[in-house]
Amino acid sequence: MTQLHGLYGLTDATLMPTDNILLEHVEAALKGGLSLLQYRDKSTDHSKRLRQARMLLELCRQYDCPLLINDDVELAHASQADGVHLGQQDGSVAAARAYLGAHARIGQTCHASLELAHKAVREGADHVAFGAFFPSHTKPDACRAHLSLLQAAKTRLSVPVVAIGGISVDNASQVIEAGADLVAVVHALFAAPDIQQQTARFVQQFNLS
Ligand SMILES: Cc1ncc(COP(=O)(O)OP(=O)(O)O)c(N)n1
Ligand SMILES: Cc1ncsc1CCOP(=O)(O)O
Ligand SMILES: [Mg+2]
Repeated sequence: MTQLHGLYGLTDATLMPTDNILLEHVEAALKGGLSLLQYRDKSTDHSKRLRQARMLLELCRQYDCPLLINDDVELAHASQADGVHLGQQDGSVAAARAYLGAHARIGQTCHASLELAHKAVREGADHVAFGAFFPSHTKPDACRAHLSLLQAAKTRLSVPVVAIGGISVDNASQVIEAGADLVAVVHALFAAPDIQQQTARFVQQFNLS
């Protein structure tokens, strides 16, 4: 399995309200050099979610970019996506691993806790996510984490570390220098006027560090 590194985009149903806008926005990010995509749609419209997940998978395949599904192992399985992202309330990593198999990529939210990260890795997570490092437009009530956590996570964990929450082109270098392998972004990426160029700006932050 290729080690993950770089910009991790999360879709947003408000910023991408139709299939066409979703595909256009995601393709622009893929052209700019996106490394990983998460389909994040909190609606209960199952047929829309399955249709969009399948469309995104077809698009991501063309750019060799893995696709993860937020929250929903059944949707990940049905759409044949590359894996799933689970929060602490979204079912266990061990159950997702058993359901999706050894090749699935499984990430888990660990907020600001190294203990949760160790548990996630023990249960079979491939990568762990910490945050929010900055005030988030998309999730204003997200638990906050300190940059020093990334340094500790890098030295103690064997899996890629994701930083999320309020990350912009202007502050991304702070989380990258602190140890983030992946920078996960919604608003500063998909609300940008030129998404391809914005993606390239984020990717450049990795090359500068
Ligand atoms: C990469 C990444 N990190 C954290 C989250 C948040 O997951 P969760 O706490 O389950 O919250 P929701 O995204 O489901 O609202 C994430 N999705 N992706
Ligand atoms: C899903 C999630 N979990 C913690 S912050 C966040 C949202 C990140 O979005 P943004 O990049 O707009 O702050
Ligand atoms: Mg969740």
